[in-house]
Amino acid sequence: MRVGYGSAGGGGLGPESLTGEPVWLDLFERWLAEGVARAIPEPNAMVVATVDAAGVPATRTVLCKAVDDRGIVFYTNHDSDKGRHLATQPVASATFPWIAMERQVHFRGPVVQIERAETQAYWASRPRGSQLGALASTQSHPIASRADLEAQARAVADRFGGVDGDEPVPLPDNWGGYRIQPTTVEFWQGGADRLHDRVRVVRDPDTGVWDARRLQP
Ligand SMILES: Cc1cc2nc3c(=O)[nH]c(=O)nc-3n(C[C@H](O)[C@H](O)[C@H](O)COP(=O)(O)O)c2cc1C
Ligand SMILES: Cc1ncc(COP(=O)(O)O)c(CN)c1O
Repeated sequence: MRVGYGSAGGGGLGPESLTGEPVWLDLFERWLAEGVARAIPEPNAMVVATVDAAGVPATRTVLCKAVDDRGIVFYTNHDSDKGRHLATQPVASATFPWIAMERQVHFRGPVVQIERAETQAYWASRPRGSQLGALASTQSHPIASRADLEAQARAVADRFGGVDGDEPVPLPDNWGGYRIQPTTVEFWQGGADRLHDRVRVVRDPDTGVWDARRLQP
C-alpha cells in the first residue's frame, strides 16, 4: 500500500497561508468547509489523545462541534476514560485526518470544560434518541451484554415518556463539552515524493502572539 500525494489540487501551503487572528482559524475553517463541500465522511471527526495519570496516551475519535478563536469543542461523558484523563491531566492533542484531501491538522493544548449554558444549548439541539442514548450509557464502563445495554436504554426511555414521547430529556450532570485551547496548530498538505508542506503555528505563552514556521516534511 503506497499512495503518492500532491495531486489533490491543494498546493501552496506556507506560513503566508495563515492570516487573521488567531492565525490558525481562517485556514482551519477553510479546510473544514472544503471537507464539507467535497462530502468527505465526517469532516468534523478528530482523533483526540489524552493521557492517563501514569502518562500513557489514549486516542479515540470524537466530533468537533464548535470552532472559534478560543479553540475546538467536543462533547462527551465526564466519567468516560477521556473524561477521567482530562480531570487529572487537562491537556490533549487532536488530529483531523483529512486523508481524502491529502491534508491533516493537529491541535495541542490545555483543555477546559465549556460553560454549562453552552453544553445546555448543544444538548437541546441533539435528537431525542441521542439524548436518551447518552443517559442510557455509562460510557467506557463494562456491561455484561448487548441485551443489558438495550434494557438500560428502554428503562431510560420509559422514565421520560418513551422513545417517541415529548417529555424533555434532562442534560445529565456527567455529560458536557470540552474545549481544546490550542497553543500549537500544525497544517499538513501532501506533496509529491514525500516533500509535503507543513506549517506549525505556536502561541507565545507570554505575549499571546502566534508564530508560523515551515517544517521539513
Ligand atoms: C466517527 C466517530 C465519532 C465519535 N464521536 C464521539 C463524540 O463526539 N463523543 C463521544 O463521547 N464519543 C464519540 N465517539 C466514540 C468514541 O470514539 C469513544 O469510543 C468513546 O467516546 C469512549 O472513549 P473513551 O473510553 O476513550 O473515553 C465517536 C466515534 C466515532 C468513530
Ligand atoms: C457517544 C457519542 N456521544 C456524542 C457524540 C457527539 O455527536 P452528536 O451530539 O451528534 O451525537 C457522538 C457522535 N458519534 C457519540 O458517538
